[in-house]
Amino acid sequence: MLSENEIKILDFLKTVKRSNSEEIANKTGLSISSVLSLINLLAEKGYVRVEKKVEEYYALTEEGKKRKNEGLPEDILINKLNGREEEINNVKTMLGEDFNIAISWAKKKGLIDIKEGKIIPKISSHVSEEYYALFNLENANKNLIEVLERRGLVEKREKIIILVELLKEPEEITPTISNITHEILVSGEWKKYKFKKYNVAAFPPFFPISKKHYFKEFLEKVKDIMINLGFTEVNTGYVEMEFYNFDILFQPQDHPAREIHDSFSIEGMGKIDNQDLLNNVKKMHESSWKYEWKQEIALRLMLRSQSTATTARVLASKPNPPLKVFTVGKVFRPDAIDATHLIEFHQLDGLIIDDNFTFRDLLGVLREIFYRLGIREIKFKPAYFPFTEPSVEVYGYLEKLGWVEMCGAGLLRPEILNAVGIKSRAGAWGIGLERLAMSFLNINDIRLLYSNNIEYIREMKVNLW
Ligand SMILES: N[C@@H](Cc1ccccc1)C(=O)O
Repeated sequence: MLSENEIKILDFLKTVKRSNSEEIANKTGLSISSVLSLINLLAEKGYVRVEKKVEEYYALTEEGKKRKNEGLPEDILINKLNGREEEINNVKTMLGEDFNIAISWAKKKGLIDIKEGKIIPKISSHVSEEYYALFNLENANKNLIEVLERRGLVEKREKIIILVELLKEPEEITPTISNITHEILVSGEWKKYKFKKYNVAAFPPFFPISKKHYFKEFLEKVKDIMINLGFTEVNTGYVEMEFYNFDILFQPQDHPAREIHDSFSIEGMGKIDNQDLLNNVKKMHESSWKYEWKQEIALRLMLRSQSTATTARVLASKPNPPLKVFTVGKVFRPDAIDATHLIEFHQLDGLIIDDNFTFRDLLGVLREIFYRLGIREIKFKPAYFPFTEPSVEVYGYLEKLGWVEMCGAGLLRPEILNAVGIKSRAGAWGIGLERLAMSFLNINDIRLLYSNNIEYIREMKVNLW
């Protein structure tokens, strides 16, 4: 059986009997590489004979290409002189590095005389034969080509030609096609063809479609939940002053409680203009913790270790209650990285400020947030955080892992609310998001959330809620 393209080639060969691969490609519109493979198939089937031949031809050198663009030096000389004689030195500056070639060829060709330091042109314009030859090497005569070769404007090259000779014509054949076009349908030509069978078991080509990273998508779903609950999103930077990460949150400067978790410090100091706020926080620390509070320590920079720092900034901004805000962002803590620990991870921190807000309200909000996150069973356990009183930890039930600690929460201490001048009550909480994501995405190594294995990332889907 012959394919449509094999028949195309045979049809062309019927008219010429002999041809070569290049010509066949030109005439049939097939690429040279498919012609080469098709003529070999045809040779195997006995339709053609294929012969390799090496052919010599001439091609322009770099110098040749330049002269083709700019003209030959002797012609330039004549055309520049334009019939006037000129001092040799002036001609030198006119022609630069081409001076010697121009003079020697112009003399050889009898285009100039040289007398008493002057160049005297015999004609006022000139175009050499060799120049025309540069445009048509294939048809140029042998002598010209020899001159061009001597002048280094062309060089001999070899190319391999595949000669093809038709041995026998195909009998009556029905070509096969794989698709129907409007034209062959309308003209009725389709009747002449056989149809290639579809291979319905073949896999289609793989098309990677761009999509969001699955963990990013998870974080966005979490934000959607908070927004649906009526919270407003707030964000602050990763580089933070200890003041917002610790001091305002009632964590003493000289107390191990400050090291409730480790943190990364950063060179340099921040700046706080609100002197009242600084004074109030100083008072809060000195009257409650009984030590000398130092502003230099509070202004030191660090990578925030909890997104409660964002909550602290909201508190310090003289907010207007009632207020419901949340933030989702990265925090940083030195740690040994393993399957359940990273040194940077995400937290969701929330804050509600309202006149009559109670601890029970807080528990209700948390229950609702976790319910929407897909955690239907939760437990509260008394806990300690420096900035809340009372404080709780929230445990959520996960099928595979059982009860898992997911959140810290509590009512903000009156010391803090006094320092920032808030008269209402306030509830706050912080939820670690990576572990939650792991349970949803069925991942047992936290590092996979940050994998750069593209195959793996493509496969992962967020299929929650
Ligand atoms: N920031 C605390 C969590 C927390 C936030 C807000 C209130 C109480 C606790 C942590 O990282 O563990």
